[in-house]
Amino acid sequence: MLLLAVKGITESNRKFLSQYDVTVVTPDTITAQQIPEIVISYAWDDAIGQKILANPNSKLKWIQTQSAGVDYLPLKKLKDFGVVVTNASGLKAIPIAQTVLSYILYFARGLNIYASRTHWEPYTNQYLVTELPVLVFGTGRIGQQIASHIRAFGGTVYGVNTTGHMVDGFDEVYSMHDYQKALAKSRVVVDGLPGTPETDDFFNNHFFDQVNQLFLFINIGRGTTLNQNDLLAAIDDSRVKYAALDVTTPEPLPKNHPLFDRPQVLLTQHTSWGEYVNAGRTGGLFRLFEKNVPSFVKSGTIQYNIVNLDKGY
Ligand SMILES: NC(=O)c1ccc[n+]([C@@H]2O[C@H](COP(=O)([O-])OP(=O)(O)OC[C@H]3O[C@@H](n4cnc5c(N)ncnc54)[C@H](O)[C@@H]3O)[C@@H](O)[C@H]2O)c1
Ligand SMILES: O=C(O)[C@H](O)COP(=O)(O)O
Repeated sequence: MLLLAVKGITESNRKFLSQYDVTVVTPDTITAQQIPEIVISYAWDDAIGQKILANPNSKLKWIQTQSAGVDYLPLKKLKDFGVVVTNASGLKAIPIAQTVLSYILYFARGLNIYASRTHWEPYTNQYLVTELPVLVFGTGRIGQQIASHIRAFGGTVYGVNTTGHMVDGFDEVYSMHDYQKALAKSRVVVDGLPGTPETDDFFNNHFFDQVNQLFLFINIGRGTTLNQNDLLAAIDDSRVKYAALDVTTPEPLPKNHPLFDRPQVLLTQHTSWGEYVNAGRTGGLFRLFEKNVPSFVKSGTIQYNIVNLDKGY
């Protein structure tokens, strides 16, 4: 069986795959004859992917994405083709949660003020994490890690998901229809939502009109979920004090974008996932992928990290 390795595969990964009679081709070595023979795509290359999906004899059965978000894939087409997609959800949840905690501490402890100070002027308008209840939209792998990091500092953390079902590690969980109850008692909002038609533009003027001096708005989910102009307006009239955005629209942001001009905004340029040992976006991905290989090769079944192609996450 043929696997297209869009992202790096090591010699030991190849050895592992060869035990299961899986042969690896890469985008630079793949031939036209091999395109319909690809059964597994390890990460996604849009140009080759479109050729695979345009071929009526395609054997493609499984895509392992390099990312947790799958918003860039042709989900409907993949569903029609009967392709299973597994994502990288969970892979970078700990580094992202540490970044979120860093954003909170950076602003809460007043480090943002000192970062640009060039004279001696002590700043004491500081907060403890326990004084800033956090509301996390998205109670999945990332949301849960964020909750555990906030709890480790003794803080309070509320969650929001589609139905309001309780998730371990949160103090309370609300649905998208009654999140206002939690918003009223929160000082920090974390957007950890996937990019789907339902979440598109969710954090807009209607949302920011419901907050009064929100201490910090964080987006580590997807840029599409936030109306950036509405956030800028909310910062300018003090409905929101600070913002930390890892994801934006577009990426990269153009040089003169107004988000770069606001001292209240910290932009981390889609790097919240970084870590040293498993460096790079796909660092550690194979370990997640390989868990599904034996059952897939044996019986075509996949157990872990399956994406719901209708829901988009
Ligand atoms: N900044 C980054 O580098 C980075 C890295 C990884 C993931 N992400 C983004 O974060 C998202 C979440 O990742 P995860 O691993 O926690 O995913 P996950 O699938 O484990 O969790 C998704 C959560 O979102 C909730 N959700 C989905 N649609 C919703 C809706 N319409 N209303 C309310 N809640 C909804 C689900 O209930 C679930 O709790 C990814 O889809 C991706 O877009 C960003
Ligand atoms: O969803 C993710 O895992 C990260 O946002 C990285 O996604 P990308 O590799 O598609 O940018």
